[in-house]
Amino acid sequence: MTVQLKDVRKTYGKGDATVIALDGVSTDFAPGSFTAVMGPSGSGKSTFLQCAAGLDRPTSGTVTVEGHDLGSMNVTELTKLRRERVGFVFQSFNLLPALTVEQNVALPLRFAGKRPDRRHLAAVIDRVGLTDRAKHRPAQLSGGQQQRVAIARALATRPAVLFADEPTGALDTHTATEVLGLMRQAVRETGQTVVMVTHDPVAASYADRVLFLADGRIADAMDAPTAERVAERMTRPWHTPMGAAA
Ligand SMILES: Nc1ncnc2c1ncn2[C@@H]1O[C@H](COP(=O)(O)OP(=O)(O)OP(=O)(O)O)[C@@H](O)[C@H]1O
Repeated sequence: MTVQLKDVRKTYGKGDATVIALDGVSTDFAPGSFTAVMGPSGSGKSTFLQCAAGLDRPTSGTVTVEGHDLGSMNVTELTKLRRERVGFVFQSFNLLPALTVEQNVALPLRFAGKRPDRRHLAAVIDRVGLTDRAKHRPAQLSGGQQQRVAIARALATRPAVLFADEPTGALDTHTATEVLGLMRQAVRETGQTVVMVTHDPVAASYADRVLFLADGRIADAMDAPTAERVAERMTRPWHTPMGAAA
């Protein structure tokens, strides 16, 4: 398994003010799988992603990435694993404005202490269709183009898993389709694992499986989702039979 979560709990605050963001989540993500994570606002989606990606530590439970238990790693080991095996894409792109497309894409390789190989960089930029924009800066690009740069940057180190938090949240429908197609392609062509938080049933339909979170638990799961079935599931209550978790 690329990523495994076992009984992951995450609480914030203390005493009466305690908020249970994740309430015992267990699931795994197979190599080359594309999973969408959905659920109402406050259900724990971002916390789930942060814990699964090693950006945040669970209060209890274990997270493993490619068999490595994140909880037993020190900060240096965790940083190395995140840099080399994990990619991130955020709703707000998070590109560095002073750097060109090419320099932004090369950044994770530089952080990982690797000399960016020109041909590899060119191939990654080509893959997201931005060869003619390689010398441009983010402000000279459309939102969709900026998100494509962010995807190229996330894939530059050839990570085992790509985590995306609302990657199409700031994009129009057409541009969102392009970005989702690129993530699908990463799964199909290079066997990368994608885990994507989204509110959009159409975006979720690009995944092989949807996990539905409610009150910090996996309340339901759906294989081979269609936008219609996902939208329909979102309108029903989350009181599902025991054992419905993925
Ligand atoms: N740093 C924090 N301190 C205290 N409570 C927090 C913190 N981060 C999240 N929470 C709480 O944990 C719960 C889950 O939050 P989370 O952001 O994971 O939900 P979400 O499903 O991603 O929501 P949204 O769809 O609105 O982004 C919420 O009740 C939230 O208020």
